[in-house]
Order: sequence, then structure tokens, then C-alpha cells
Amino acid sequence: MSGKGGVGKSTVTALLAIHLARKGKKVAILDADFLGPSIPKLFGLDDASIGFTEKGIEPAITRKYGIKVLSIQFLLPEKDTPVIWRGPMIAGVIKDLIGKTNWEGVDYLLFDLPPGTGDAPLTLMQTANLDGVVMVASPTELTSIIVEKALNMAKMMNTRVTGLVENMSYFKCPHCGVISHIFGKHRARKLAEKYGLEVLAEIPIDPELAELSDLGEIESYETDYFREITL
Ligand SMILES: Nc1ncnc2c1ncn2[C@@H]1O[C@H](COP(=O)(O)OP(=O)(O)OP(=O)(O)O)[C@@H](O)[C@H]1O
Repeated sequence: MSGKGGVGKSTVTALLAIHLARKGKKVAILDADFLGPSIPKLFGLDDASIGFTEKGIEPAITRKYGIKVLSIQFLLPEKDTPVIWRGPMIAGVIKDLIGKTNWEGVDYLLFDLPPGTGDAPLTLMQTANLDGVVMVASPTELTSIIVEKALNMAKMMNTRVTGLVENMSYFKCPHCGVISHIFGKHRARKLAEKYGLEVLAEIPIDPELAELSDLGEIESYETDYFREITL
């Protein structure tokens, strides 16, 4: 989850799923960002369809690492159909998708959430028996109160925070290799210290990552920024 939008939640969810899959784990992603689902696009699954068997909804499968992906996008009549739902509807659909999908054999189920502390994180924290929350933030957001609000939500809901991911943390010049902390240095580390949390990854701004994401080829992104994650 994240306090604000556009900080790279979906990108980080995808990179974390790839990290775990490369370690031999069976991974699934439930795209719970119904209003702005972007997980299918990252994996080139825009035109994917899902199946229905006696075991429930069968998610789409990514090409390279066999990650199971379920998104509301797969259930809409047209790609550009908006989802216009009030809170109780969102909560109901999240519960349905968790309960009625075939997650058999999956070691890790990741949820990509919409930004903020709204209905989707509330529903998951109340009903999904989560192992933890990965908080994603950009350096600029890390000094604002908004990340702390999200951290406090997890605390109030008795949900463990697995750790922080600082996205767009720095930029490494492709010509000379110099690292520039454009938006400030080690902000996640400072916040992690304050809350006794772990920094799971510091991910740079990388045009290659943006391009592969746009092309639906995020599984071809080779660099892994994640440290060992203990759940
Ligand atoms: N580290 C990065 N380097 C380069 N581009 C990035 C990086 N992280 C994210 N982006 C780009 O920034 C944009 C927003 O990322 P993303 O969709 O993952 O954010 P989000 O937090 O999930 O957004 P939303 O709040 O809309 O759900 C995308 O175009 C993505 O490719």
C-alpha cells in the first residue's frame, strides 16, 4: 500500500512478485486497485482472459515466471469501462475474488492496493488475515505525514508492516555512473529507524524499468533491488 497515488505501488508489487518467483516460490497477485488497475498491463496481460472451473476463477498466468494474476480488468466488458463503485461494493468484490479464486499451490499472494487508507486496505486488513503490509513511498512523500497515516492505519488494524520500499529513490547516470539523490537521501532509512521497520528495497528511477513496464515486459527487467524478506 501507499499513502499517495503514482508512487509506484503496482511496479513494486510486480517487482516483488518477480523477486519471489525467481527464488522458486509460487506467486500470485490480486490487483485490488479496481479504479486504476495496472497489473495486467505491466505483464502484457491486457488481452488475457480468465477461466472458470469447479475450483473457482482461474487467474491469468504471466509468460516468464508463471505468476498468477487476477484483475478486475479481466472481468470488464471493454478495456475502457470505468469501475464506479461505492465502498461496500468494493469490499464485497474483494472478498469474492479472494474466496472464489483458485489460489491452490500459491506460496505468496500479493495485493496491489489503490492509494490511501480507504475501503480496499480496510477490507483486506479486516478480513484477509494478512502476513504483512509493504509500504511503498517516493522520497518526497516520505517526509510528509501521509506515509505515517498509512503506517498508523496498519498499527490500528493490528496488521504487521513487513517493511518500507523507497521507490524513485535516486538516479544513476547511465553515462558516468554517478548516483544523484534527486529528492533527498536515505529518507526511507530515517523513517524506518523512527518506526523500527526494515527497508526492503531502494529502487532508483530507471528509464528501462518504465519502458519495459509500458511494453508489458516487466518480467524482462533483470535487476533485483529486494533484500531478503522474512514473513
Ligand atoms: N523506479 C521507477 N523508475 C522509472 N519509472 C517508474 C518507477 N516506478 C514507477 N515508474 C513509472 O511511474 C508510473 C507510475 O507507477 P505505478 O503505476 O507503479 O504507480 P502506482 O502507485 O501503482 O499508481 P496508482 O496510484 O495510479 O495506482 C508508471 O508509468 C511507472 O512505469
